[in-house]
Amino acid sequence: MIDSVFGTEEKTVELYDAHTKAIISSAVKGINGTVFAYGQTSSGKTYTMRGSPGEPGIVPLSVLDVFANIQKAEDREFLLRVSYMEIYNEEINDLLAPENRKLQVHENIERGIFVAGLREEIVSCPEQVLQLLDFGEAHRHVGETNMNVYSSRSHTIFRMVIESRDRSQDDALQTCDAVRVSVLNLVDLAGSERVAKTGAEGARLKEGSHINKSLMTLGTVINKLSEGIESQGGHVPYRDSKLTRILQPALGGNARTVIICNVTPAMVHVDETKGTLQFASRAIRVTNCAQVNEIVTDAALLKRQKREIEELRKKLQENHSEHLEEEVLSLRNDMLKIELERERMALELQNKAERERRMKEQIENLSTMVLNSAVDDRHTDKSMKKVCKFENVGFSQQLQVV
Ligand SMILES: Nc1ncnc2c1ncn2[C@@H]1O[C@H](COP(=O)(O)OP(=O)(O)OP(=O)(O)O)[C@@H](O)[C@H]1O
Repeated sequence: MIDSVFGTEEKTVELYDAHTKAIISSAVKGINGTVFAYGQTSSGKTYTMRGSPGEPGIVPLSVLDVFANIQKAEDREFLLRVSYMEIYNEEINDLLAPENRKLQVHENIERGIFVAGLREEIVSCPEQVLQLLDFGEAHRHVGETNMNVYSSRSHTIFRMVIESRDRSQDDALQTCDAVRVSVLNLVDLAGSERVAKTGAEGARLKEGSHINKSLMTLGTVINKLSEGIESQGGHVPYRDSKLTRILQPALGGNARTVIICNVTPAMVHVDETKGTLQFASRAIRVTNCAQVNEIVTDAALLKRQKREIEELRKKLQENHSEHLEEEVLSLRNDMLKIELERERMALELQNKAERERRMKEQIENLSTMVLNSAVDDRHTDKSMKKVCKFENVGFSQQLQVV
């Protein structure tokens, strides 16, 4: 059973009103949300998500609605930041900072699953977000195939992190100063494709095989979740692809998720349409447990930046600055950049320390082996010594027998 079916005559805004609007308003209230478009190549996923100049898609409609919802919530103060990444040939690239390539996925208690080093921009109006989207879009991998002149060759995840706190909370009571933090993912997947139809060769073929592989993992994850494997303590292979790893909280965790399945009505694609509908019918059986995320620790950026921002606001007010909000926003972004850079360097140091630890361990192992071998050598012929020492590195078990 599928929730709704939209035909070729219906506009994206109708789909948005029926199935995305509620996700956006709950994201502003602190509940994680994810919307993604799934389907074969050229079935209209990018059109649905991004839209055209005459017909806005899910992403711009969501951005406008996020700000409209924020304006309505007068009793709360908000901090909004966005990032935009693509997964291309199983590598994560930053679409807002194209020089940031091959980023790694990490996990910790404070941040959950996150992409280290991904640029985040604090934003204050829809126009700014739409500009960032256009900038990112220009750096996305697209290519021509027989099926689509502008075929997406990567999966993209546009992410908004929405933090908010009650304005009436007393500064003196900072200990119970809870901040709501939610993540909204708007995902445009690359389409599954058959080489015979796309005519892919060379680079296109390699891209196609990565696309199909990650979509297959997504299908497997959805299958396992729909069979309740995770709730029974079984293994769900989120780590088999970057896409499922990043979307793990949205697929099997604390999020409200909408999957838009695009199909083409053409008879020639009936097999692909059947595959997409099968995916949809399994996905609909997955139940998530979404709840408001309230944080009282310093994990919320809004809280970490609060004191500095208040001080700056006061100073600017004293100086009668004309561009108070602009200056505050610019400072917030500078502070965020410094934080992200600090996080990147900390991870680099951590990786370096881990590499050094492993090397040290290896050296220690080798020296004990050499020592063992030297001890054993006392019982062997002199001419065998060199061979024993050499073989000991890889086959310590065998050498003990010798
Ligand atoms: N509802 C629609 N109305 C008008 N044109 C559409 C509609 N849906 C899709 N198209 C057009 O069909 C073509 C293919 O659509 P789109 O690029 O969105 O497909 P896709 O599923 O994202 O493909 P791929 O997986 O290859 O990236 C585009 O030229 C797009 O403008």
